[in-house]
Amino acid sequence: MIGRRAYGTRLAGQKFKLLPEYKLRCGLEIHTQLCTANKLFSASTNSPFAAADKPNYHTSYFDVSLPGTQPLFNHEVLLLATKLSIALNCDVNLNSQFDRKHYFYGDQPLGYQITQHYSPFASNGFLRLRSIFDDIDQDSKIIEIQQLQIEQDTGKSVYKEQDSKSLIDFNRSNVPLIEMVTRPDFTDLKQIRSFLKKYQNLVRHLGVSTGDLETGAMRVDVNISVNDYARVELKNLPNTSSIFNAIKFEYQRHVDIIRNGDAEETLTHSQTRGWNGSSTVKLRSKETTIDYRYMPDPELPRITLAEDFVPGVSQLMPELPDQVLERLMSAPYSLSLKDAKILTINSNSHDQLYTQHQLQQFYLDTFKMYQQQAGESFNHKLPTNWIIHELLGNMNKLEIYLEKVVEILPPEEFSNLLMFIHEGKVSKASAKLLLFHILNSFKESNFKSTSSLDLSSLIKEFELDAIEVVPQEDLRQICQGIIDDLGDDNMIKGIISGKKKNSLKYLVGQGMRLSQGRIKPHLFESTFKDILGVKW
Ligand SMILES: Nc1ncnc2c1ncn2[C@@H]1O[C@H](COP(=O)(O)OP(=O)(O)OP(=O)(O)O)[C@@H](O)[C@H]1O
Ligand SMILES: [Mg+2]
Ligand SMILES: [Mg+2]
Repeated sequence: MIGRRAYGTRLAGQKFKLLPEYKLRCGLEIHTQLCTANKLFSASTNSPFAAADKPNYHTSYFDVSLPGTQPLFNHEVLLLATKLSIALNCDVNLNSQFDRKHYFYGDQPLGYQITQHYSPFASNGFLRLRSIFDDIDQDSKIIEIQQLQIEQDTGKSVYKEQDSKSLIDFNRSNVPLIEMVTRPDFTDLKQIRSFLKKYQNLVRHLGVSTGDLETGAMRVDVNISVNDYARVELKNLPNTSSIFNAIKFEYQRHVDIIRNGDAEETLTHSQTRGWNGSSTVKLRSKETTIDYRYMPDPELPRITLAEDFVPGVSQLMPELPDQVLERLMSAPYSLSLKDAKILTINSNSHDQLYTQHQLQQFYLDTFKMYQQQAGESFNHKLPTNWIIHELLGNMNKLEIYLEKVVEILPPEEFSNLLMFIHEGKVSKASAKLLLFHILNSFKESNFKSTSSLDLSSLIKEFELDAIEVVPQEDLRQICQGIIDDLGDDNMIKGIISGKKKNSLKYLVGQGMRLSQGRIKPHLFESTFKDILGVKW
């Protein structure tokens, strides 16, 4: 019965849904390139992206597997691997070991990859997803981490179809990788999506990797099984949309097979499949599994860590992203989750005008100064609105880097601006004009402002200050003008009779607009009431 309807989920445009009688299980293997200065087993510079550099530029004899060369372990890797292991609550192995995983491919001329098979760097960790921070349906979900192993990346094959040649770029060869393997704990797509985001943000936050999927700095393999049949491993998933489209496709494929009664035949052996953009395709099955003939690498000594190494690195750990979010969402900052994420979640896009770290620091410094200046009466929303919304809006509009903003408006100056608003010395509208003007003219001067910023005189110069005392005659004239221009007798009658009390606000709004917010609304309100003889 359900069968016929559920088959429909395959139709294009229909929303994908997991069916309760077909239970999904998923485990992830994530490869992350570490951003060390040098490569894993050689002194070559670690710069894996040939697009920015010449191919085969960052290579040594060892990276191209010249016979007779030997690996030399780069200890810098230990610090990054340990930081990540601690953040993922893993037990770091004080005595880990490198192994050779044999297979031949053009981009791996050594004939084996150096990895950690028998005795990985760290194991038995977990990452907790929580519904308040991560978009999941459960209150809390623990994803267990099976292990973290250090291994070397391979070279990169480049296929030239026109002359059926394939070229190899060894810039990526021997770049340090961490392979992180989770247990098959994922039971829906939201958990996978938020885990990937959280893991990506974590490696960026720790400065361990750029975490970019587009460049291949982070690569995700997905293992899936349905109703405890054999797992299928999905590889070659270059971006988020292929990851999720491949999972959806593969889930539906399993469901169809089970429904058709073919599962015993088809789903009892594990296999590896790739993604071609619209469907998953078989790469190899259990029967053709490569025998990697793992063996300890005799050229590399064991990694033996001193007892106090891990506790030492723990002391160097920054506050983790969830803790930062929690802190920003409680007093005195009281940010919404959305705003707190703007200050903490690293997007890493290349046209970004600031890093999260810079923005968070600017916010915290400004907040502190404003709080000191305003004392008891400080309003936690002011720094939020004026930094996260107004300032970022202007930076995007004018394409100004935060580094530049800080030159003209350092936290103490920004806090002065907040105080002018706080004390009602300038209206919001005037402050917006002022902020735009300051940034725009700084940009127009090619970021070479000659004199230091003097907010008070700018406010005077542009007549942006709130007008405390307005001659009654002037005020009456403005208000009468607004009533005449309106030409809406019904509204006026409604205001006078009290039937349309809200319309008075409209008139006040017109006054605010005309005076660009410099005249206080209560002055308009009393004058309108006076002119119209309002009794209520
Ligand atoms: N029944 C299952 N359903 C879904 N995923 C599973 C299941 N059993 C294991 N997995 C997942 O399969 C992955 C196994 O990865 P692991 O690196 O240990 O081995 P591998 O894939 O055989 O090796 P390689 O690194 O050579 O690809 C893990 O992410 C694990 O969670
Ligand atoms: Mg695998
Ligand atoms: Mg693996």
